[in-house]
Amino acid sequence: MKTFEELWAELSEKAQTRPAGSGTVAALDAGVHQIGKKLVEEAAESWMAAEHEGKDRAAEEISQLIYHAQVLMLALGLEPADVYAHL
Ligand SMILES: N=c1c2ncn([C@@H]3O[C@H](COP(=O)(O)OP(=O)(O)OP(=O)(O)O)[C@@H](O)[C@H]3O)c2ncn1[C@@H]1O[C@H](COP(=O)(O)O)[C@@H](O)[C@H]1O
Repeated sequence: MKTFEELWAELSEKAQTRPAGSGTVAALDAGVHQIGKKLVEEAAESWMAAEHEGKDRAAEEISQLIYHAQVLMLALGLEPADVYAHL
């Protein structure tokens, strides 16, 4: 288990050090268009899980949605504070 901030710290580190085998590095190399497609896919899966698959599955899909949102933030050079400013 990890928090939003802990995941952000981990992904930021991976983006800088670019370890072999990192899916995050591969996603960043694929670019904003591909990251955006995954974000939309996970949003749809979150919706479907919420309607048809129950709370645990919805929580799992929402975690993946958060992951891909963070990857998009990294791709754009956004910091969490840039997002929090709009909450
Ligand atoms: N939390 C996540 C996470 N959530 C979702 N995903 C990615 O999002 C995909 C979503 O999966 P789906 O179930 O939609 O599967 P899928 O359609 O079969 O996946 P693809 O074939 O499209 O990759 C997963 O395959 C992962 O690639 C994640 N990838 C990584 N993390 C965490 O990010 C950190 C860094 O990961 P790496 O960069 O891979 O080291 C680690 O702590 C990981 O646990």
